[in-house]
Amino acid sequence: MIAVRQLTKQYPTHLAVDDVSFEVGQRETLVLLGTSGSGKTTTLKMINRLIEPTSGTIQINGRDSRERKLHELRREIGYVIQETGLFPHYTIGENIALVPRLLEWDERRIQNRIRELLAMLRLPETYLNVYPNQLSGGQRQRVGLARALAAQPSILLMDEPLGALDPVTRSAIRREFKNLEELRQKTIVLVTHDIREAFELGDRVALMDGGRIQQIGTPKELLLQPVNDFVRNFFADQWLSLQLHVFSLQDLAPYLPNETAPPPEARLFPAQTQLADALNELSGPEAIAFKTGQHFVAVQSATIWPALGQLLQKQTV
Ligand SMILES: Nc1ncnc2c1ncn2[C@@H]1O[C@H](COP(=O)(O)OP(=O)(O)OP(=O)(O)O)[C@@H](O)[C@H]1O
Repeated sequence: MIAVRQLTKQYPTHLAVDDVSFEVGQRETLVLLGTSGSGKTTTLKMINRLIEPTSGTIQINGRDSRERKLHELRREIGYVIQETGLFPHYTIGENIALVPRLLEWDERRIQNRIRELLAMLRLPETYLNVYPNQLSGGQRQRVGLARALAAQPSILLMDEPLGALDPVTRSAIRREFKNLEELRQKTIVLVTHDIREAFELGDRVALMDGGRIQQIGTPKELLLQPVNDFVRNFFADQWLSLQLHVFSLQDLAPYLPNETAPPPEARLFPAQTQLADALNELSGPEAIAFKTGQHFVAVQSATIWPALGQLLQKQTV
């Protein structure tokens, strides 16, 4: 758990972070979203004390971070950055083993953990002895995550973790990360300037501008109840597609016909599936079905839009 109170970073010439407060609970992902220079990275680096705050406090799992020894603090906090920060002259195995070795884990435990992480992140064991430059960007990113997770920190800080990847790989890895049970257990703060990434990965999003948080809330709150023009304008370009990330199939149910059984050719989803995820799973213009209470509800993927239109009218009036 992280609690940030009135955090400020004043450089001689620039106020980088200005009175920022937020909490991130266990099993929660908070995304710091904003344009370049809005103070996201500075905020993140103050959490693991790569940058010392000018004022304000940070509690990590209930204890003031200033009272902790640095090495102890960093053990509790995994850190993933855009270029992965892998050591080029270390093999993949050595890179992943870095923190467990510093912590003097016994070698068997280290090897077991490495194999567990490789399996989890779908990296073949043959990669153990190769060097980072022999892997693709997406594979390096997975290794970067494996290294950050190796010693089982309770907190994970991620700074543009997918920033160096092409859009297709980026969205595939994003989906993969979202489904990893080990990641779901953690307290995560993720920095990005990619709105879709923020909406897909964040339980809550803090939208920053000029070193301040303009609004913090669920993606749905930011999209449908913006507190000011900055927030409204920030999402304006992608407003239509972002709806697919803030509504679930369940939300559409009142606008769709009920059936006693799912239509034979429909794909069946859990009712809480995000619209974007359901549409992503389809290979063509199939029907989507889900169950609410005793009833099945079905919709042709192409006719989702009128129902969504009705739902929106209800939400924004
Ligand atoms: N060491 C420094 N000295 C002076 N100003 C700095 C320093 N580090 C950062 N800044 C300024 O503080 C502001 C916030 O920087 P920060 O890196 O936190 O932004 P960001 O939102 O993460 O941007 P980006 O997405 O481009 O990384 C920027 O205007 C930056 O120029």
